[in-house]
Amino acid sequence: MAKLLKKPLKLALVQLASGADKTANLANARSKVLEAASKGANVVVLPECFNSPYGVKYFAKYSETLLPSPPSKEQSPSFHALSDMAKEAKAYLVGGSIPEYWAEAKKYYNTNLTFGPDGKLLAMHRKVHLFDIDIPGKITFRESEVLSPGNKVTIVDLPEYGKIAVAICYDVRFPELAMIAARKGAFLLLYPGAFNLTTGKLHWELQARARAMDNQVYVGLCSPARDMKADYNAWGHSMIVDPNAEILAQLEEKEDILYADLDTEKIEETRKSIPIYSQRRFDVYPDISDGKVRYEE
Ligand SMILES: NC(=O)CCC(=O)C(=O)O
Repeated sequence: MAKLLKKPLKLALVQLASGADKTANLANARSKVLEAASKGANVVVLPECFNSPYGVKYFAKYSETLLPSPPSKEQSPSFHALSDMAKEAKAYLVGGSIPEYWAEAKKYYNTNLTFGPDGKLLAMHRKVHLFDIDIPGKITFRESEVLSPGNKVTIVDLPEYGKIAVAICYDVRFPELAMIAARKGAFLLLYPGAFNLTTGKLHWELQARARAMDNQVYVGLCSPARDMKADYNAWGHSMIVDPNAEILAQLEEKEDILYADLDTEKIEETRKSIPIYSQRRFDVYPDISDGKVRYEE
């Protein structure tokens, strides 16, 4: 049977320290992406809102226009910076996320752009599940005060490796998205994300390992570095989990790059040992990947 991951792949997650200066953030991202590529990374990932502070009051201020695509450099300096980085690095680049303004609909989104090694845009994912939570005395956050949700599952074909799925942070809490992507053949689920000190401690590792365990695929969560002077303190601890739900590599809180080598045998080995993939009972419950799923915005 054909392997889901066709050839060995080095994955790099850049746990970037970002501040208020977008130009500086883009320059820092470029140097880290090139560093990862120089160490042999084939796929490099940046965190959620990698070019701005993360917070409801920053979304509009830092937003860029992405549609119609490709935008001009004035409309989206980040689009062009990411495309150039991917090309220079000769690597796939999952460009974290940036706040997007869609002028036609007058709406804001939290949006990922993924580029190929030739600098061409491969996919755009607008965060589907907005981070609206209220834990009294701990954290209240309402992305929906400014943002609108995306409407699709994003699966990206990397021709020489296979398929990956990209979603953003809070999206990881919705197993349906991960399960659909895995059942459509993704070998790796990537989530640029920025959990916080409350929910990070509770659920960051659990979510990563749960999505890997349920689906027997690789999972990568890429956080910004923690900045205790910022309004929002990211959890950090970017991690890569294997199809057996074991943590392959994990960072602390500070800026750094995380690497892992993904093995072409591991998914099939795991699925052979614990064969939940062939033991599903779609005569008892429906296959959620088989119904109405949107792949196009
Ligand atoms: N940026 C986010 O979506 C944060 C999600 C989060 O912290 C969570 O607990 O979920």
